[in-house]
Amino acid sequence: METLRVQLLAEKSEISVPSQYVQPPETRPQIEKTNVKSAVPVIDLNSRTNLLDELKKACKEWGVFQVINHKVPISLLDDIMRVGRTFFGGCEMEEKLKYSCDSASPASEGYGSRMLVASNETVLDWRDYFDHHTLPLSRRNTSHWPDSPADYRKVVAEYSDHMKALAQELLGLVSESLDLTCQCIENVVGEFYQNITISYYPPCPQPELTLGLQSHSDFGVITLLIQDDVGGLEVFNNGEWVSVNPMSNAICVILADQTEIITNGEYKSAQHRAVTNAGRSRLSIATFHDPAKTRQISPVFHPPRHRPVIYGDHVSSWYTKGPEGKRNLDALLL
Ligand SMILES: O=C(O)CCC(=O)C(=O)O
Ligand SMILES: [Fe+2]
Repeated sequence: METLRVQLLAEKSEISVPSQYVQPPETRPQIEKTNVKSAVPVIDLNSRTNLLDELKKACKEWGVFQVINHKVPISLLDDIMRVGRTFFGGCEMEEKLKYSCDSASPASEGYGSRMLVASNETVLDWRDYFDHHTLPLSRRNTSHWPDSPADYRKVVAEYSDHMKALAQELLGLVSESLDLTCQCIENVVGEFYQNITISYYPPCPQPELTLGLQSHSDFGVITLLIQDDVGGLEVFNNGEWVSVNPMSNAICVILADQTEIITNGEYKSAQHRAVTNAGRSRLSIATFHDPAKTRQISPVFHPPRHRPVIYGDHVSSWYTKGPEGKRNLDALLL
């Protein structure tokens, strides 16, 4: 079944969204909400004073934080936003469809709109995306990526290297903040499987009824996300949805399910979603770092709170049952 691109729907300038995109009342966003008391932590990676304490607090209380003074060149953040925006905003649909992903297989590389395995019950996300398989290099085939603008493939490859290095640095700090050796979490994870997903959220005529991306936690180890200045990413914290405010040049770090398992629940994966808006399209770029599908992941502390899981089994249940918040992870609790 060919999936309809959300961008085409949005361009039809209708005043209501098709029923498959309408969320049930309990998951609809509260658009007009203001005055949220809490704010997602910002961590300065240059801070040599109480970096580990701040990181520990952010990981325990939020599972999400923004980092500043990372070593990723700002020009590279600008470049990848530029090439992504050119693909979604400046390229004919016919050209984009040449890169269509295989909608029958989950997480296949390319241009897509439907994240979950097709089922009549799932409400669709108001989002189109492009997924790149970037690491290990044996999975990388840059001819699957757009070739326009001319530097698209080079920029994505360079961005992949920098994200890997930052993910390693952060997992080292996360390990140390729990009095583990710097390499501890990385040793459990093994070789990084990295995917880069550029998400494009067209303006939506009824943002109060839809979600750009439904509530979920990421199933891998650690996600690094950048977003433009539109805003729309929210995390669930202490019973309320809190916006992750766009901060230029910052990188948003999202702890994912395998980190929760490895740390034995000391650190939680962050439940998050993206809301839409009627005025402006939004672009975000998420870089996921995962174990190999065959890897067994288990807690490093005793007594374990989660049963060990073969990573690929966790991913399959996420895609077939749907994330619905964190139910697939909760199913592993002992
Ligand atoms: O677009 C965003 O801000 C969120 C993207 C996201 O959560 C994901 O791709 O897993
Ligand atoms: Fe996510």
